[in-house]
Amino acid sequence: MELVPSPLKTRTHHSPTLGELLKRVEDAQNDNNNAQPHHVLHLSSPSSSNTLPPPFFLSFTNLTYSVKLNRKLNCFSSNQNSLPTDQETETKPNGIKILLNNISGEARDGEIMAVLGASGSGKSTLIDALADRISKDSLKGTKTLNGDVLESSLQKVISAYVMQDDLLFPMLTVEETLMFSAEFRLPRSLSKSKKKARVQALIDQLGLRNAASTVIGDEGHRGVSGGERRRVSIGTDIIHDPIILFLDEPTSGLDSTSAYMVVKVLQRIAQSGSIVMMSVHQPSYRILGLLDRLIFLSHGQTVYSGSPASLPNFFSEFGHPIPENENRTEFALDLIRELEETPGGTKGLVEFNKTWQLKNQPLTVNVVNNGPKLSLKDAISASISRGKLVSGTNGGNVNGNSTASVATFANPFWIEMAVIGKRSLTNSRRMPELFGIRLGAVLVTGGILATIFYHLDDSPKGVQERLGFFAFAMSTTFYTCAEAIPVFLQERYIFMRETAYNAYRRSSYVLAHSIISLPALVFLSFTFAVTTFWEFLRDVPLRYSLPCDAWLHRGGCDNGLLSSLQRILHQQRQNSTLLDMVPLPLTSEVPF
Ligand SMILES: Nc1ncnc2c1ncn2[C@@H]1O[C@H](COP(=O)(O)OP(=O)(O)OP(=O)(O)O)[C@@H](O)[C@H]1O
Repeated sequence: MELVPSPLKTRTHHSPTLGELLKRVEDAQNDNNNAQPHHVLHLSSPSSSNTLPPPFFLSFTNLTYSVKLNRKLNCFSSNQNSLPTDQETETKPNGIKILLNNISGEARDGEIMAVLGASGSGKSTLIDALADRISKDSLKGTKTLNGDVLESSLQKVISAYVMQDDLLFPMLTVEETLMFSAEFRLPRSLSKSKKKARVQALIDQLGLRNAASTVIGDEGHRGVSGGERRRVSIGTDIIHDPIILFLDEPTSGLDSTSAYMVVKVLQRIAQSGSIVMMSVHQPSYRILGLLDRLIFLSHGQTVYSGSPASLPNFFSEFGHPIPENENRTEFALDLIRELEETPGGTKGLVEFNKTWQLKNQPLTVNVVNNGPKLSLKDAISASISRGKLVSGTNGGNVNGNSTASVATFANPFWIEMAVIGKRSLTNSRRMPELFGIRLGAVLVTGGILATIFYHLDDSPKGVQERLGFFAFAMSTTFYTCAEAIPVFLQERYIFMRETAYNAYRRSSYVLAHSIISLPALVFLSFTFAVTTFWEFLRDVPLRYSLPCDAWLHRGGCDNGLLSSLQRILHQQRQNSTLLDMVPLPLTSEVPF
């Protein structure tokens, strides 16, 4: 059975949809399932494969992103009559601030592209724009993969985004963390043993074998080192082996050795057939040796785009040769910063880069021509057949178009909730002190509430007080979880654009917060709600005695109940404050 579809063969027939290709590959994998171990086992050793990875070529042209500044917010911070300073020249008089200005570039699989620049130059914004984390309405320009426009839905499936901060559960081990990620992101159809195999392969790929059984840790618990933690974080996002990987400053906060190891891991991921794009502050000399393409930004504009090897040539042609034995990137960043402080800013360098790019254009054209020979669909299907994109093969409408036919999420909602719920419980179980503190806080709150609402009677006032308690308890529950609500809302917003996992990973913190306090308060609230409702029901005949009387006279209840209700009605009318609150029918309407 032919596992990898021949591109030549595919081209001579009608052009299949991506769904058909994925289905074909899935069928081939199913047929071969018994004959050979699942492809995920081979991911850690791409070199062992005889076939070369299918080439991917990501190109972005004239990416421009601007935001409208809120003048009301700025009225205290700046003098509106003052002219913009050199650092603010990207802000137009109409309040539009250009964060990315006509950025173009290209990246291909097997390579790492790094975005460099001073703080505030737009590195994270560019990574976000490429990772489809920016509103399409405000982002101009095109992004193509192997010549096809990269649709959001397809990008969600074939890419991953690693955030700058590590959101990991402190009391889970490295292996458990990756296993939960596998259960969340890999399809249900993949057996547990294959998920475990994928996790083991990933642990080797990330160089985490020695730390596999160590807990992640936090301020109160010793755990893995900072570099290992960052690698675990990357691992949770690449469990499905994406084709494109975006990382926002993966080396920030790490010492040079740990940073080097992280980038080394990224190089290994790239060599397994992925495009890796990351932002980085000041890479060391050794890290520079691992990078293949660089983009230097200054105030949202490209000041250099090319390989690290071309840097000396570029700057010597610009008239600022890089001294020998000097770190090239450090020199370039220092020079850019110096230029930014001059009256003309980096305009000269931006213009020089444009002419330099045109001069070197033939080189780029050659790269494109000698590069990908496969169409996007062929390249993706061949990539999947080699073990990439583990979750991308799950389901899909084979008759649909290329983007609609790819399953967006690996698992249904309830499985995702079950996985993150189990993970939160495992983590909480291992932190009894935290559990105790939260439970204690709930009990103390309950105790205080109990003293306020102790001994409620059955009068209408009592009913009202119960309702008051209900409102109070619900708002207490709300404020207990309010701390995590901004993150939750933000993630719900991003959820539309980024992979589901990141969203859930954050929102699972809400769950973790709520999981202890919610049940207790909800139980309390529910109990009081039921009793209050019961009291309310008991008062209904008194409040609405007219329809009740009619109902009683129609024979809606037996005589025993009728007479007892009538007695209650009568007594209430004699001495109850209800008379003040609810207009009741005249006494003559009561049949005694
Ligand atoms: N919504 C926004 N409105 C106005 N300005 C913004 C907005 N978002 C980002 N910026 C500005 O855009 C610029 C680029 O931000 P970005 O986060 O991309 O910088 P960066 O190069 O990644 O910086 P750092 O290395 O410090 O993370 C900054 O000056 C920032 O203040």
